Amino acid sequence: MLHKIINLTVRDVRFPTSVEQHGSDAMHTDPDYSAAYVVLDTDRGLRGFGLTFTLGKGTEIVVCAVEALAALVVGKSLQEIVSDFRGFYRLLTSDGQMRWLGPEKGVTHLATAAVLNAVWDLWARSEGKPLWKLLVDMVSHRKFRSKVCVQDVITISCSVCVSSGSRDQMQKEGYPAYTTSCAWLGYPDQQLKQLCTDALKSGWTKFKVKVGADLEDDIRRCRLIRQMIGPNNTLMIDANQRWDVAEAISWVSRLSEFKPLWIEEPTSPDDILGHAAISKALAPLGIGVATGEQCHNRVMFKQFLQASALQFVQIDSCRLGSVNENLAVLLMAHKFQVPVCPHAGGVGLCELVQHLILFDYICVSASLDSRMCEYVDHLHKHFTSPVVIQDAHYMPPKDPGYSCEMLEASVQKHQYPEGDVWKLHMNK
Ligand SMILES: C[C@H](O)[C@@H](O)[C@@H](O)[C@H](O)C(=O)O
Ligand SMILES: [Mg+2]
Repeated sequence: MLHKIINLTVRDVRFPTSVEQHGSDAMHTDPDYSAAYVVLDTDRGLRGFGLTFTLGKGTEIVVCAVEALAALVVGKSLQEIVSDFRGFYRLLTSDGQMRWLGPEKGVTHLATAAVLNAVWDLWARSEGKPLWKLLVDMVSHRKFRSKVCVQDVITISCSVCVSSGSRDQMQKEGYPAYTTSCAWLGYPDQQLKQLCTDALKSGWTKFKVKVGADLEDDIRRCRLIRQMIGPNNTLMIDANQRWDVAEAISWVSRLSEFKPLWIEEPTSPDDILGHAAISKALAPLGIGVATGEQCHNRVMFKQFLQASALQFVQIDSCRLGSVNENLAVLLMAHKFQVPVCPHAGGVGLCELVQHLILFDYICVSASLDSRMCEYVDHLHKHFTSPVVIQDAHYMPPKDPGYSCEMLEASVQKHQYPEGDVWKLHMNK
């Protein structure tokens, strides 16, 4: 445990996913999946790897923010950090000069996530366990309260951490997943059909379709997918914040014939009461509201839950302040009995969030009812411990850590702007 952190490096790693429209939606029409990629070196040679997900040019700003936080981490030992993790979380989020940029939102919060993800990775590696198991063991050994929880959560954690889902079941069957990879907005119908055919063959039963730019296109695409997947498989739709409240209600009502389970991010992610109004209007149609990938922090989630403004909580491993803040949201969702269906549409997000949802099942919710974790099939080959999907389920990771170490060769190739991939791209 006495691993002293002696260095932090952060690199701007970008993948040109926009070229083939992977990841495209109604608001992000040219997304290059990217990461501010953090490595922590310790005096005893152990390293921690972390990242936060961003898109293209935005990465350079996040990288600057991580550099600004580095001095708060370098020089500390892992022991010092985890024995007062709450204090360390506050140190990062409450710096007297930097908190003005947030607090706990936007670029500084994404940077906090990147740094803390690397600390959690380091901790799990130092214990020789995958992160989900580190968390599960902590709860079973009751170390949880003193070490991890954010103050506001301590009280509820004591009362809700009584559930227990079967670890064995997860090891055998895995955690149910849905796929977004068949129907990004920029894919032509032919591609959509082909991908959907392939996905059905591989055992996928839950599909998310991007909507929101053009109603006639949405009707055609949803009809196509619904016809292909049949009435019994699950369809979700995602508008990535494209509409105002009234427009969201009328647009989704027009798509209701395709029986989507949820409409995701129908409007501004900050409009809690707007989401509540949409939830209320769509409930009679049997359509829920899902959101979270751009929900700033646990305080916003608290209000979404209090206002009955969402029916599916989409935690994000890189938007919130790492495991610390995500645990708070898992516990609150459990208290309000709202299912958690994590967001994972980005580079590295599947690798990270699988750990959190396994913990949620084993220690918090103990339920798979209306629950599933997003999966996108891009870029996993760049990770040293990529996700394992079997029969549309996430199989629990076995390697020690938080699964977000990238292959050094991939990092070098994709580093912006000097990596070979970008040199080639710019010369085109
Ligand atoms: C730009 C990204 O691909 C988003 O479209 C993606 O995160 C999406 O909202 C999702 O739910 O996966
Ligand atoms: Mg989404």
